[in-house]
Amino acid sequence: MLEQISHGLVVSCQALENEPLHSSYIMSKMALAAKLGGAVGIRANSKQDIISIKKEVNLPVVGIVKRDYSDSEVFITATKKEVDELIESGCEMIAMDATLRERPNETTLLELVSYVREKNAKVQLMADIATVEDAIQAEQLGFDCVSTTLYGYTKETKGYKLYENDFEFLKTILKNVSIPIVAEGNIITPEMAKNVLRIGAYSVVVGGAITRPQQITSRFVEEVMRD
Ligand SMILES: CC(=O)N[C@H](C=O)[C@@H](O)[C@H](O)[C@H](O)COP(=O)(O)O
Repeated sequence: MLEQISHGLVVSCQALENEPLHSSYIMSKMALAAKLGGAVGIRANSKQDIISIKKEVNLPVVGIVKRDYSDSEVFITATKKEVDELIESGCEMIAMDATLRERPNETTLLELVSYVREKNAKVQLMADIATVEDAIQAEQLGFDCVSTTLYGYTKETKGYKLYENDFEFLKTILKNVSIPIVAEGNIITPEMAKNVLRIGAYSVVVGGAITRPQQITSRFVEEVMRD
């Protein structure tokens, strides 16, 4: 999958239960629209959505399963249960929370990485990270690539945006890690997407700015209502 997404746009097609477009059928059509627009890959949440998407488009898929656990803040592909679902889905790459935070059921990140490798050596692994330390650890653990997905979404980084200070965080990660770095999170314009590639990101993932109409609408409304 990595080769296929090199220097291209991956579109994240996700709508959780509390979102208006929550439906595997709608996500499959979002993926088709993304493909027609020129996307080179899809990021998707849940076995069901991935299976529907794979019936509709032949693009490679980065799969995740978002699930909340009471004993941990980790919610993106947190345990072996989610890995099993993703392997069954047929996705080409599995993304998982690769922060230094404790996982549910005392599962460790190393355990999960080994588990994926044992179960299916062909599936590639993306590390969703929030800090430079996370990225360095991910490289040491043998992940195939790192994505900046969780920057701004952990206690330590809450509210930070990837584009701040001319993508300073992305530049720092690039200096510290040699596996491919995918830029993801709060990339909301085509210019930003181009910029991260120029800076050195291997590819770029855009979600809400393409596939979450409620987010797109509120951005318009905010501007329209501004004095
Ligand atoms: C933090 C978290 O849960 N991120 C999720 C990870 O899959 C998705 O909700 C995001 O849409 C995705 O990362 C793409 O980012 P953006 O939608 O900002 O382009």
